[in-house]
Amino acid sequence: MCWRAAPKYSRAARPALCVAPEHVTNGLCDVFSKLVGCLNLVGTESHMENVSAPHCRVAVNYVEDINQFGQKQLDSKQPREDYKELLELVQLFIANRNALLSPKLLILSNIKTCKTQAKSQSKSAKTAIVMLNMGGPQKVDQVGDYLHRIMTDRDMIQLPVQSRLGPWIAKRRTEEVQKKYMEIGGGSPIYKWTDLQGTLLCKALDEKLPKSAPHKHYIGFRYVHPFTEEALEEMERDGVERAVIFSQYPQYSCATSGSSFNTIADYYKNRSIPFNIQFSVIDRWPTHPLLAQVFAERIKEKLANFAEHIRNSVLIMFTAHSLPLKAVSRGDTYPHEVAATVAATMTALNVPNPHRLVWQSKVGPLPWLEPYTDDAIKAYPKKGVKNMILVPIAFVNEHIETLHELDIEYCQDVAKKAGVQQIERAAAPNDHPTFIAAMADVVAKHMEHGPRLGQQFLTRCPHCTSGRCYQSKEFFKKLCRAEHESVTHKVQDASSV
Ligand SMILES: C=CC1=C(C)c2cc3[nH]c(cc4nc(cc5[nH]c(cc1n2)c(C)c5CCC(=O)O)C(CCC(=O)O)=C4C)c(C)c3C=C
Ligand SMILES: [Fe+2]
Repeated sequence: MCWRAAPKYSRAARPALCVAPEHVTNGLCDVFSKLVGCLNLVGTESHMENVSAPHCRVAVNYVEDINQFGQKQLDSKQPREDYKELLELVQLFIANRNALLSPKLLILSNIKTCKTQAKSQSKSAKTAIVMLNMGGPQKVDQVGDYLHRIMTDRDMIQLPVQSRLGPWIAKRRTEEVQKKYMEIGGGSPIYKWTDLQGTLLCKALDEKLPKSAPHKHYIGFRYVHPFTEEALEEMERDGVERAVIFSQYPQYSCATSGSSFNTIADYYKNRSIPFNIQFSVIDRWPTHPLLAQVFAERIKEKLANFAEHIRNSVLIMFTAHSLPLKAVSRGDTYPHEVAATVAATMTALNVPNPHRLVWQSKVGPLPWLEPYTDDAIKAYPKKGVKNMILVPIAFVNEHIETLHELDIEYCQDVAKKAGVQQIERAAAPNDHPTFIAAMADVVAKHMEHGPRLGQQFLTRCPHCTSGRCYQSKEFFKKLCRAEHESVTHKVQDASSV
């Protein structure tokens, strides 16, 4: 199809179009490529003129055909990305004729994306805030692909014969993980929270920094849609002047943040770097005072649930996703950055309570960072400590490990069996106003004072042997035009990954 030749729509994985009615395939491809060509007119004065242009009127005439084709795709249970895109485009160009599209198809075609796209076009974003995170499956049928992507990511995990073993483990794990997502409502809430945080963040930035407004957030997930590559594509299409790449992991790990940054480096391997955009990077922010403040406020909300006479002795148990000991020995900074967030939170909290940092969510048989959260919950009642609060400290929104592992497995099952008297779980930062203020302050200070790229980011782990990591850091120096001395420690042998 000729619309696959248009720049945005040239994803390699797109399957061939096979069941479209003749006139749809022949006529609409032309309309489609014209619509793509006119995308940046949406929201401008010429948009209305454009809407009455012949090719847009043709699109209106084809609405019924699009409906029929989309319906067939729906019935065959293989909704097609290119048709969703086409529907979005037609909606954008003939917004007042939305009613012509069937309601079912409108939902499929992701009206929300369409609306934000139209809105963003009309406010012509000047500054992009690219929010990097791992993401989570929004529906249970995405779990298999999600696990496959995690288990084949060599930044996340290094397995022998990974290209075979990774998919095998992912497949074996899928049913069990799907069950867990079903128990928390059918999917991960990471997208919902990230999108809300992004909207509120940009609103705050528009007020704080009118010179760089309008700010627009772009969500770049590592393992599910919207992918990091899609965020970059969209941002470039919007013609932004500045892009702040903002890791949503406050603490840096080569497995999480590092993997997202390497994905950006990979994306630009076969593309020219858009040097008309001024790029900069926020790779970590573990001790920001407002981040510590929001964790402290989340803890106070739960401390209030304990009887006054025991409140000061409740154990505050900070819990973070564990890391393989191999990664710790390589020099990954995540464990000490998590500990730094814990210390800053305890200072902000200013209470006499005892606290500990424990680790959860180990995957596979190899040794990971301990003590494990469930073991600690079991051990403390035997030592006379029977009241505790679990505080997820290494992720900024609710996810499967708070909603399932902590709330269902640990607070209900493990704690009950272990003889815990009262256990509470502090909420994640989510949309807490202090958290939005924290994000806005992190970004605003970064935009005003830099650095565009930190020395900490450029410095590799003492025992890193990943050629991929070396190349990625060299790329970011170029992308951010950061003229630091090379501190990325060349690998002797780039093949020794
Ligand atoms: C924020 C810290 C995290 C680190 C460090 C981390 C490392 C890490 N994770 C895996 C494997 C899996 N992680 C999975 C889910 C998952 N991981 C994190 C965070 C970190 N992971 C979060 C927030 C989530 C949940 C996302 C959600 O959907 O809500 C999964 C999938 C779930 C499962 O199978 O249990 C896997 C697999 C490895 C190997 C690793 C190594 C450094
Ligand atoms: Fe994980």
